[in-house]
Amino acid sequence: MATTTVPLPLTPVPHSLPSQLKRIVLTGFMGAGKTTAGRRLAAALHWDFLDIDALLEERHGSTIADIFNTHGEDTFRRFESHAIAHALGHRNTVIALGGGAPEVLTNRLLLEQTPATAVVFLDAGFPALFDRCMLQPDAAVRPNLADPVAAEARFRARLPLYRRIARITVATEGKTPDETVITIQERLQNL
Ligand SMILES: Nc1ncnc2c1ncn2[C@@H]1O[C@H](COP(=O)(O)OP(=O)(O)OP(=O)(O)O)[C@@H](O)[C@H]1O
Ligand SMILES: O=C(O)C1=C[C@@H](O)[C@@H](O)[C@H](O)C1
Ligand SMILES: [Mg+2]
Repeated sequence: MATTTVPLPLTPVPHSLPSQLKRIVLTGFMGAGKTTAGRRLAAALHWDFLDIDALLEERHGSTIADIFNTHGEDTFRRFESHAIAHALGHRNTVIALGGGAPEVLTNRLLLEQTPATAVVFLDAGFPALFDRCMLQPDAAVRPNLADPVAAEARFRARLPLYRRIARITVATEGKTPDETVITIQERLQNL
C-alpha cells in the first residue's frame, strides 16, 4: 500500500508570533523582570536572549556597579548605547534593556528605527519594584537604588518614556514571572 510522507518543519516556529517580528525588547524599571521574564520568554520561543547589563559586564570584565564607580553614569550610558545598537542587529532574539536605557534619546531613536522590533514595557508600582530589588543579593551595591527617594523620582521621570517607547504594556504585579511570560506572548499575538 502506498504511503504519503508529510514533511515535518525542521525547526519549530512559534505560530503565535507575527512572522515579521524578529526582536522583542523588554523595558521597565529595575526589578520589572526584564532579565527574569526575558530569559524565560526566549526559552519558550526557542529564541536567543541578550541582556544588555550582562553584555556590558562581560565586555568590561566588571560589574555594573564597578563600571558606574570607575567611569561614572554618563560613560556607562555611552557603553550601554553601543551595546543596545549591537544587540538590535540580532534576529530571533529577546533583548532585556537596563532600567535606565530609555532616558537616553539615542536609545529611544535606535529602538524606534529598528524594524521588526516590539518593545514591551513590564509595568509595576514603585513599592513592588523596590521590594523586588531589595530581595536581590546585589541590593546593597546597586547604582541608582541607594537613595529610595531619588530612585522613586527617577521612576516617575522614566514612566512616560517607558510608555512612549513600548508597543505593549504588561502589568506584572500579582503575576508570577511565568504568568508575565504568557501574557507577553498573548499580547504579541495580537500585534
Ligand atoms: N511578574 C513578575 N515578572 C517578572 N519578575 C517578577 C515578577 N514577580 C516577581 N518577580 C521577581 O522580580 C525580580 C525581577 O528581577 P530582574 O533582575 O528580572 O529585573 P530587571 O527588570 O532585569 O531589573 P534590572 O533593570 O535591575 O536589570 C526577580 O527576582 C523576579 O523573580
Ligand atoms: O535603572 C538604572 O539606572 C539602572 C538599571 C540597571 O539595569 C543597570 O543598567 C544599572 O544598574 C542602572
Ligand atoms: Mg536585568
